Amino acid sequence: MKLQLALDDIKLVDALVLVEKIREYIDIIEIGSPFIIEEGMRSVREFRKYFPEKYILADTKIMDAGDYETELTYLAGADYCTVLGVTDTLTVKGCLESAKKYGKKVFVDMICVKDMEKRILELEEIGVDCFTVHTGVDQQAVGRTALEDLAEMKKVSKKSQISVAGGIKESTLYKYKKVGADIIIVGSGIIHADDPVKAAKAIYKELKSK
Ligand SMILES: O=C([C@H](O)CO)[C@H](O)[C@H](O)COP(=O)(O)O
Repeated sequence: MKLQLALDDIKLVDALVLVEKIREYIDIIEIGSPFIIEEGMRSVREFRKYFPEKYILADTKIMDAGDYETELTYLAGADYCTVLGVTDTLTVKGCLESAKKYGKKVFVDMICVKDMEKRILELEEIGVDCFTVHTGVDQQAVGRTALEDLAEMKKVSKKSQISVAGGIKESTLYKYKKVGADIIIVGSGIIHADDPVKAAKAIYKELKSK
């Protein structure tokens, strides 16, 4: 299992300093949606410059102009970007074409998708092979978790890479590990932990243990 660190509500300089401290515990650096709104693709370029060995995901949550917006992230140095599963299939196809052109990947974020099974099958049919199961911050605030959706994703998809996000922290990690995913995404569970270095190290160790 890989660990993806989601950088959301953190300033660029603070984020660079933090990632340097926990460099050895992170597999994928996610430039989160709020971070992109604040700093733009400059943030992807900066992380690409200072962390050349890491995978970088730009959490763009694309909803339209799939081909063009996806290309912007790859040109900035991202290995992955994200498109929303609720959008038109044409948009997802545009993202896939761009990913193919650049030899990169796009994750389809399934936040707010009502019929998971139907949408997973439709998207796999057009060539999607990376999904994110995601319970958003606003949904977390009313007590939802990503566990049920993750179980459903695992049941339906037999060939895609699966990542999962939604308030995962050191104390709840075991539940997600039990259901299984290729990538565990942790944001506030590390960046807002009392000791982010300790939290990242503990989460990483747990993910890499059998
Ligand atoms: O995608 C995210 C969210 O929609 C804010 O942009 C977060 O990166 C994702 O949920 C992971 O963060 P945590 O929930 O804080 O672990």
